Amino acid sequence: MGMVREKYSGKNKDISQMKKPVIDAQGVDLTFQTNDGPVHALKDVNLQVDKGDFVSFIGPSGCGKTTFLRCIAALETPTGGKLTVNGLSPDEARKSRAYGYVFQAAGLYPWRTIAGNIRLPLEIMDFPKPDIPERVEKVLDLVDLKGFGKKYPWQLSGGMQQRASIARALAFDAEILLMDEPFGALDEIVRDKLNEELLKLWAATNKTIAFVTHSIPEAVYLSTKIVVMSPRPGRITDVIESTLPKERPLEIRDSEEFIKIAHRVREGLRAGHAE
Ligand SMILES: Nc1ncnc2c1ncn2[C@@H]1O[C@H](COP(=O)(O)OP(=O)(O)OP(=O)(O)O)[C@@H](O)[C@H]1O
Repeated sequence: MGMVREKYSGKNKDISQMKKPVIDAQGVDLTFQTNDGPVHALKDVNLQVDKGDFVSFIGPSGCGKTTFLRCIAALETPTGGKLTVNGLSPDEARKSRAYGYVFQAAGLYPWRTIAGNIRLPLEIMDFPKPDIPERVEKVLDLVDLKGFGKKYPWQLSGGMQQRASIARALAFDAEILLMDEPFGALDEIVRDKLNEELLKLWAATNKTIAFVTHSIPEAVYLSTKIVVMSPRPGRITDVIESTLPKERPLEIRDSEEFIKIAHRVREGLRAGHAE
């Protein structure tokens, strides 16, 4: 089976798609006004992400990956176009707890235990107190940290801390997980393991995941959809629908199909660079 090339530029929309996209960007533009003049961080971004998709954003520094994720999370407001999350405005989606956010640094509070860190968003959101311990246990189990709830962040390795930060984002059972280079600071072996675990977690929870990365193998291994971006102005230059099966052992990275997709991502990045 060959890869499906999707039209992503202009105003094309797949009208055969009956279900509503979880993330729907139409002509999204964002220009920052800075002291050095305007910075066009996002230009005419058109993208539909369906429920259960694992979408990765890849591209060189400054191509707008983080900015786009921040728009979804209502941390930035586009200056043009239309963006909806679960059919709502990003701000409404935030209020309806549509997503959890995982950052590059685990960002755990050192004075709180792992369970205490995971509990924090639940406490802030005023979750019923009696339900909290069970939820904390459930997400600790999901990220394979059962029994570590009473430890402090500094007692855990970098990879374990990042898993704890994923657990925290999962605690309120949001349908969407936004992940901004969560494994960027980890060594390759740990990263491989966490990639494998993340796929299992994704399969078990049926979440929609939007994931920022600089790594081609990571993007190809994880994603159902790979969005290649280019800077100045920040824009989408290719959207690749992965043809890899949902079940992905690490060895799939040696398969012909994997290498073919990785090649297309690399070509997309190179083309964006040359412009
Ligand atoms: N708050 C801001 N004010 C002004 N300019 C900004 C702001 N946030 C981002 N930018 C600019 O917008 C562009 C896109 O930045 P962004 O952080 O989204 O890129 P990125 O692809 O995530 O990069 P990296 O891979 O380095 O994280 C860059 O030129 C950046 O300098």
